[in-house]
Amino acid sequence: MLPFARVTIIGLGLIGSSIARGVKKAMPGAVVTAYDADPSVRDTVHALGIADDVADSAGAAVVDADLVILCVPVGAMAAVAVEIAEDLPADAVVSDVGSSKASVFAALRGALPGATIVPGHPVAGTEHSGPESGFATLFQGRWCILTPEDGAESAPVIRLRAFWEALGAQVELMSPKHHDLVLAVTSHVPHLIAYSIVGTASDLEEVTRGEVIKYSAGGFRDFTRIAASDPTMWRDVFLNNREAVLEILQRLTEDVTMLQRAIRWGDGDTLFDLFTRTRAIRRGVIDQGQDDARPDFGRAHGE
Ligand SMILES: NC(=O)C1=CN([C@@H]2O[C@H](COP(=O)(O)OP(=O)(O)OC[C@H]3O[C@@H](n4cnc5c(N)ncnc54)[C@H](O)[C@@H]3O)[C@@H](O)[C@H]2O)C=CC1
Ligand SMILES: O=C(O)C(=O)Cc1ccc(O)cc1
Repeated sequence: MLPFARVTIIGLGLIGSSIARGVKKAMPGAVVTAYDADPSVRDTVHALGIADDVADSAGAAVVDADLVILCVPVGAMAAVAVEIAEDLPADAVVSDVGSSKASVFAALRGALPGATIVPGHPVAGTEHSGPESGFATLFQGRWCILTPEDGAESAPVIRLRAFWEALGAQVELMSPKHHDLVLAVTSHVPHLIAYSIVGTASDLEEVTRGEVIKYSAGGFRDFTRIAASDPTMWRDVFLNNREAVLEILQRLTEDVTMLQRAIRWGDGDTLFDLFTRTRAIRRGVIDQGQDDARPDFGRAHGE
């Protein structure tokens, strides 16, 4: 049996269009309705044929839904929730895919006081955006974190778990605050470091932009991929996970200052000890099958 028979997706960019494609593939009996504020995205979704219906307004998109998933930048979640409030069926489950959870839940709860809300975050993505960049297998072997209000495995949580498992994800429950701290360390601050170092390199007057591109090997090349991620999405993530990001940045700044001092004073032991410790962490990541962030990626690749 399908966990949800009528799925409405609002925001058909990388994540929303990947969910639409995944539902068509894994749950072909489910009806997918789409809405995006950008008319050109609506036209593209129609042309791609990844939804059964493309609505002209957020309200019209949700009238028949039993699951509504908001796939817009986290700063736009509140406005969308206000737009659907009047037309949302009483028995529908509302979820989202936002990269931060505490402020998004507060915004959804404020606009939809009586609704069943189960926030979610598929920890899967790329640096690309828009409806053409999505693909059905994006969530396969990836984590999807759900942050239900009381932390309990209630009936709507069980249904949403089944939905994400059908898309190939492995589901875990977490409190919104814990989610935001974990993701600040593992995703948000790393993105900020990438934006920052690529900006620093392009600002250097004695290094031309041509040289930055020409000699981009290894680490810097990886940073340029991450720093190509969507500016609106990431602006919203930092403004909405402010507390946890600032906490991690404070610790990072102290640690970088410690490394700065070690380099200045020729303290090789400090550098060597840290690099030895971090190398062991990377090996632990691979041993646990967590390479590529897929729960079963390592095992599938015989590591
Ligand atoms: N890109 C990634 O790798 C991941 C993103 N996320 C989260 O997923 C959400 C969507 O991200 P992407 O799909 O990457 O973004 P995207 O930029 O590819 O797509 C967002 C879509 O939302 C639409 N939109 C914006 N405001 C709207 C509004 N008020 N009403 C209706 N539509 C609106 C835009 O027109 C656009 O088509 C974000 O909250 C992001 O934090 C979660 C996991 C991974
Ligand atoms: O492309 C990458 O390296 C990512 O880190 C993708 C990503 C971006 C945002 C998320 O909330 C989850 C995953």
